[in-house]
Parts: sequence; structure tokens; C-alpha cells
Amino acid sequence: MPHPDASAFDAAVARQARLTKPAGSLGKLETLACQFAAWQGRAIPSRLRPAITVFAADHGVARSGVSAYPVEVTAEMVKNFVRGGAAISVLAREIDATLEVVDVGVAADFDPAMPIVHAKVRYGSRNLCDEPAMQEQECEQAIEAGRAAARRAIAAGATLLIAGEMGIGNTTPSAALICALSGARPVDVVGRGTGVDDQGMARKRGAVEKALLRARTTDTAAGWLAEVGGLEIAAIAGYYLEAASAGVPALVDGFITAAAALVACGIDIDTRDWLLASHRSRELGHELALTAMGLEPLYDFGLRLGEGSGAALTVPMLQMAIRLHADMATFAEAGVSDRDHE
Ligand SMILES: O=C(O)c1ccc[n+]([C@@H]2O[C@H](COP(=O)([O-])O)[C@@H](O)[C@H]2O)c1
Ligand SMILES: Cc1cc2nc[nH]c2cc1C
Repeated sequence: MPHPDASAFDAAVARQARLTKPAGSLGKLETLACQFAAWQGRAIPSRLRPAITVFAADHGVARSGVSAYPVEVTAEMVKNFVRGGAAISVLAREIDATLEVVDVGVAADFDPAMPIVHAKVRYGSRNLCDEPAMQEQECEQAIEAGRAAARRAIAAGATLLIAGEMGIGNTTPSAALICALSGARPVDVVGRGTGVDDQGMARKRGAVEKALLRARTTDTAAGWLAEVGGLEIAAIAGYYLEAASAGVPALVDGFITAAAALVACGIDIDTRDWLLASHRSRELGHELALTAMGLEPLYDFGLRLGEGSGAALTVPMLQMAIRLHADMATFAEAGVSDRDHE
């Protein structure tokens, strides 16, 4: 995997020091501009061209009372994405991002003419409590669907990749993966997802504990993904792996994408160098998962939607960071006196 360009980073840091502002006064915006400089391999990064890919799939475990919503919502929301009425549809238009929806495992048939990517591996993953969620070959097929989506986005000119997801029940496999890969306990990771009540929470924690116990001899990230993951989570892991291989940065959205990012980093630790976390999700174990990868969220608005929405919301801010870095005058250009040097 390529590494971000350290000399472009240094050149960007030097430029930040010459811009007409007290040193460090633009805080994280300065760091972000320098990070994009390193990612793009140029002291002044160019305007971002974001691509959003939403991966949709269903989950066998969703039939065990672990979600506040019925499984049918996954397929219904896919249609809503396409019609333009979902939150991510609105945000994609607002930030001028492309939006592609990939069916990797929704438990329903779609009209073949519907403008989504038809990459269904199977009608939902199996119930992780009782058996491996995916066979190895199914898992690999889902990873490849994610890799292919990243390749398409990059070939079309995207310079920032955003993965989103839709899958009723998917906070349960995500919690299981985060526990398995970080060593955290289910009580510290399992949250309310779409808003389950206390009984639902107990069922969810029970499901995660049962899955972790059943698959306890698993010893690789890819192995855990197949045992307790899900088809859209596998696809997103593939999407991140491909982004990093191509040297294109990718945003980590909420709880589910963080679980996928942990898997990708478990498969190849260098993936981490190309990831940027957008927000802190309201979902319990999210920050713990980000910390396990050394990622820090940019903001906290109490979001817990998914779809890539939290990541999409950061794009205007990232564009501003780059614009400021590119267009502000230096002290010399503006004839402004710099600080006294000791
Ligand atoms: O992004 C998040 O942090 C997030 C937190 C909770 C729920 N979600 C979304 O809600 C769905 C999963 O919730 P659940 O309760 O069905 O497991 C799935 O479609 C996710 O996109 C997303
Ligand atoms: C309506 C709805 C929209 C979503 N978008 C992502 N997860 C979702 C879950 C539900 C229930």
C-alpha cells in the first residue's frame, strides 16, 4: 500500500506558518489541510471530488428482535435512496457528490432496471448466533463488490471516498466485530441502534455474546468478518482496502463503517493511513472502535443515522480547510507583520 507523502505534508505545514493568522489559530482546519496535502502528494491540495457509495444488505439476526424496525425497511430505503428522498440523497445533492447504491445482500428482489448496482451475494447473511454469517466465498465476493465500487468511483475522478450503509440489524454484527477485534466487552459496545428498548438491548447483548462464544477460536480479522459480520460490512472493508491501495482517502462514517474499518485495518494495518473519521456516533461503542484505530472524530452532533450522512456533512468543512490553505495571503504577500521571532 502507498504511504501519504511526508514531504508534501511538511511543505503544507510550512505554508500554514506563512499564512496571515496567528500560528495555529485555525486549529484542526490546519491539520486537515496538511493531511489532504499528504494524501494528494501536493503542498496545496485541490478541491475535493467526493463520491458516496451506500452498501445495503440484510441480516439473519434481525429476525431475533435486535432492531426497533422491521427488516423490510432495508429494501424500502434502497428505493428511497434512488428516488432521492433519503437523508443521504439530500446531502449528496447539496455537496455535489456522486451517489451510488450497491445491493450486496438485501433480502428482496429489485427491478433489474432500478439504477443501483446489483451485486447481491445472497438474501441476507445467516444468523450469527447459530452459524457463520457468511461462507468464506460469500464474504470474499462481498469484499470484492466493495473493492469494485471504490475502483469505479476513483476511475470517475473521485478524490474522497465516502462509504455509507443501510441494513436493519447491522449494529449487532458491527458490535460483535468491534468486540472481537478490539477486545472490548459487549456491555461497553452494544448500543441501542435504531432505538431498541431495554429488552431489545438485552437480546442484542445476548446475541453478541453468543456469537463471540460460538466463533471464539477465530484468529484473523477476515475470519471474524465471515463469522460475525455482514455482507455490507464486508463490502465496506473491501472499499476501504481498495481506497488505501489506490492512495485515495476515505471517510469513516458511523458505528457500522467503523466496524468495517477495523476489519480492513486488521487485514492490512496500512489502510489506517488513508482513513479520516467524521463524527462521533451516539451508538455506544463507536468512539472505542475509532480509538482502537487511532482515529479521532471531527465533531459530535448526536447522529446515529448511518447511510454515510455524518461523513457527507464534513465535506463542506473539509473544502473550507483546503480553500483557506490555498487562497489565504501570506504575511509577505499582504505586507502584514509576522510575530517577533526570538
Ligand atoms: O451510523 C451509525 O452510527 C448508526 C447507529 C445506529 C443505527 N444506524 C443505522 O440503523 C440501522 C441499524 O440499526 P439496527 O438497530 O437495525 O441495528 C442501519 O441501517 C444503520 O444505517 C447507524
Ligand atoms: C427509516 C430508516 C432509515 C435508515 N437509514 C439508515 N438506517 C435506517 C433505519 C431506518 C429505520
